[in-house]
Amino acid sequence: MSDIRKWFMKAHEKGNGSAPKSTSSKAGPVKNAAETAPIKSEQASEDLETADRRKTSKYFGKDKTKVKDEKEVEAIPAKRKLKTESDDLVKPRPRKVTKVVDDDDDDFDVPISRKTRDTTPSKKLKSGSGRGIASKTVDNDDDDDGEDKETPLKSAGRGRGGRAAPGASTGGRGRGGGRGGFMNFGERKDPPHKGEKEVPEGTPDCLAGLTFVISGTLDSLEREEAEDLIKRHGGRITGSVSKKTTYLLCDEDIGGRKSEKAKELGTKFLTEDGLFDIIRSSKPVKKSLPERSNKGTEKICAPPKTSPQKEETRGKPLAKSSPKKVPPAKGKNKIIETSLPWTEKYRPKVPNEIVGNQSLVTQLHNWLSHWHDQFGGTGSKGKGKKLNDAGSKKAVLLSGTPGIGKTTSAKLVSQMLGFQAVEVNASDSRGKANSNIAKGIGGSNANSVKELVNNEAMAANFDRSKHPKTVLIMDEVDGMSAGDRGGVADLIASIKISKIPIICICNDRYSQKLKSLVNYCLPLNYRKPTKQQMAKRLMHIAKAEGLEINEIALEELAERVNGDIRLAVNQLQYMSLSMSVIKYDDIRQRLLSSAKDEDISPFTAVDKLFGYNGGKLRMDERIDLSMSDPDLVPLLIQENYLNYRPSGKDEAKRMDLLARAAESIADGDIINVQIRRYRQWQLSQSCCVASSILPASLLHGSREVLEQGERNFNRFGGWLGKNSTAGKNRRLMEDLHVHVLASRESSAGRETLRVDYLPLLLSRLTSPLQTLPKDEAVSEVVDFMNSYSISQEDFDTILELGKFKGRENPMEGVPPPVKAALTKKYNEMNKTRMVRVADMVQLPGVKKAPKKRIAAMLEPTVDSLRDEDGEPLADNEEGNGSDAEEDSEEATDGEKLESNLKNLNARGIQVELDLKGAGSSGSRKAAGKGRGRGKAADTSAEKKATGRGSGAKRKR
Ligand SMILES: Nc1ncnc2c1ncn2[C@@H]1O[C@H](COP(=O)(O)OP(=O)(O)OP(=O)(O)O)[C@@H](O)[C@H]1O
Repeated sequence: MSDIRKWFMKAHEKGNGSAPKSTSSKAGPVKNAAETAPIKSEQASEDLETADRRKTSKYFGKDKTKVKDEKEVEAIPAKRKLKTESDDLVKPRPRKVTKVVDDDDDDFDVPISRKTRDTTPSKKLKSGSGRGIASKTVDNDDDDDGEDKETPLKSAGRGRGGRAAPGASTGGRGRGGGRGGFMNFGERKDPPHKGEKEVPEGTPDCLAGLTFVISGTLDSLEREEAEDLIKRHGGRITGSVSKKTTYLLCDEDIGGRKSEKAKELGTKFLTEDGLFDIIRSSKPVKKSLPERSNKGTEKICAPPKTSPQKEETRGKPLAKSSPKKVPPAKGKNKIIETSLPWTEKYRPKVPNEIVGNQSLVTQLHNWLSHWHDQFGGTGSKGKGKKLNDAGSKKAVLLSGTPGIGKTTSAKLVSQMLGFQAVEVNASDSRGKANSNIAKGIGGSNANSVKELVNNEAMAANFDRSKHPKTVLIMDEVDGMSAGDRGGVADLIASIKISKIPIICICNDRYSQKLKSLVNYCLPLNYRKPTKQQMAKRLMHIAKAEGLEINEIALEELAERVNGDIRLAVNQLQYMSLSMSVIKYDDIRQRLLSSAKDEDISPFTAVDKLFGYNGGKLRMDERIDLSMSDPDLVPLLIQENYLNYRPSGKDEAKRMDLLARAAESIADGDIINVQIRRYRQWQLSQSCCVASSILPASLLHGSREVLEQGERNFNRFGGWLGKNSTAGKNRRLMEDLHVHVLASRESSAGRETLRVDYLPLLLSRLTSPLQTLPKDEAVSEVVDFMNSYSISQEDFDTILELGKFKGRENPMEGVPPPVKAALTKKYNEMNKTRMVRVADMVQLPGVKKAPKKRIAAMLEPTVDSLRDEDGEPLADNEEGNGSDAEEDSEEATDGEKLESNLKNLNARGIQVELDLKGAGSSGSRKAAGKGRGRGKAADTSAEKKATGRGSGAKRKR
């Protein structure tokens, strides 16, 4: 094992990994050893921390033995800096000989380098999620890193592809370390002499034409720093060694795949010092290149370079402009063009100028050129049928990410083929057409579209020599939403009848909204162009504008805009306003700061807050993170804080911190209630401090699993699910309560019912089924259900609410035939059951019976309501079979109830009181009368309430 590797092993033992030290034979380490000797005594606690962390990480598990051996090794506690800035590279970084600071202390610390701050995005720190503005995605070495086991977290985020950008002082877990991300993430060592060497500055293009592959850990530069340095000097970085590779940059031969391949191909090895020498040997450019601050103005005042033809192109429909190539405007003739956005100015004029997706452009061209042959003037062939033959689709669907030339190619192809393009986009209302459209009523845009596609004048048999053919371009069809109701369906209908070709454009062809549309279209899926392709186009624009910029810088731009050519061109134009020479660093700077406002997911926010470097975040960054989703972040924090083990804290201290965190979360809850209930939104920040920031700052560190088999990722807030279950259970309980009250067997409150009655009800409902013979059991249970007005749903509710972890399901051993018999018997008695009084009562003007009130109404006010004589009650729930006497008695009360109910709106809750006062218990019959059938009976209601009466199946 090389000295450097040994050094790394030891450095890692130091704990948080932020303090590399060396005992290597190199000059630096010797000095370090002397300097750091006093720190030795602090090794123990740091080791403890390391051990803790190792325990929780499967990736560190193997090195346990080495840990012990190397404990005595001292380390330079160079506090891990946030990622490098370009400026930092030029200055030698003073080595810090400070001990790793206790996490409590570094909470809320202002980072040492304020420069970093400027470029550290607070949101969506390029964590390699693959979205938004891309972070550095240079393919890092993976193979070699397999051996680098020591360095703790290096970059953040769970995203695949791309490491965290420099400046991202993040501590998330997950995959973020380039191609081999997941496994290697966070495992690369810190450079042994990090920041100890002066980083040279050479001529901007001194490495032009050289291709580098970086392997392993360099001596003083982080991987990102080295990449930046090379790119800044015009060199190219690739991820794997090939014949084109000029140098394999490495300071140690750890025998990975890259070095093997390099040896095989005879690629030269270059050390970091060697690289520095090459850069130094180029003559540094002393003179500072002129800034373009005034030039921008100059440029605007500059003489025009637009050709008259160009101007025409801008003002008139594309179909009329000549498809022939217009040479890029140069020099003096451009008054008008200078005021044009470059995206318009350099909009491709011929298909060859479209970057990437050439085959799709050809396909589009073919489709459009054959459209009239295929569908003639009638638009009848195919008629939108789902034909397999691509050519027989009447419409085409161009899909792809924004700014990659979909609209451009649609317009260009139409223009080339002499079509007049009519463009309708999201800013136009594209809802369903007026049904009167058949009569040619125009007006709304949708109608115009219908008219357009339907117009006989567009037909092919029309003399087209005198009239241009038309193509309809429907842009952003996936953006058809609330305002465009029925838009997609109408678009499909239009396609079916269309006599002109339709080009639909969308970003996401898999959008749910477009599910049916894709069946009627020829799908052409645009891909992002490669960075080299983009750089070439951008170079063309830069040259035409007299900008000085090298290809590597443009590739960086292309990479960071994530394939969006429009964004790249806009960025270029923006930068050109202030500078005439654009360097690699300018692009980095520009795009890092513009990436600040990207969205961040609550998971990423919580990862960052809880991460190792969570303590180093500035307060505003923490607020940004926790306010990124003020509802979900606190929930995630609450759900996961128990899983975190703060660095270097023993169990007692950890418990103490957990208690403080729990208290803080509870405080956050109280504040949250104030906010929601009394709309005290000014408390939002206090809430986010109490519920997110404080707990996270107390406990940030490594995450560990609490239960076996649990995944070591932050869980989603369980509160949401539990709250919803609690709500559902409350509703079910309320139903049960109402029914039990209706039975008059109990007048217990809901709480009592839940706590005291529920276990008994459960036992009465299930144990006979387990113990008694089938018929006996079934009739006993059904009788019991009837006496308490328990419905089948209530039965389920009782079972559900009686469930507890570890308790057996009481229906477990009940044979299916018994269950079937129970259902059958219950249903048989359904017709004669009086149960659902509460559900039956439909109060006028109220959609659903207010059960609470009805429950109150049903509470027995008179004890003598029971039907003592056991006289059989009317079988028929409609009361058809009731005797006349009863009916006549009921009539009075029924009329009263009816009038009461009629006046409900006016009197509201009064009704309930009246009903109660009248002694009406709201039987089914009474309710029926109440609804205007002219029959209601207190007596019958009362009788039925004994549980032997009729009832109706519950209506839900
Ligand atoms: N492939 C490309 N080649 C050359 N220039 C391009 C390309 N794609 C985009 N551009 C530039 O970006 C501008 C906008 O492109 P365009 O409107 O075609 O993008 P789009 O893919 O349709 O985006 P959106 O989905 O947002 O409509 C063009 O005017 C052009 O200057």
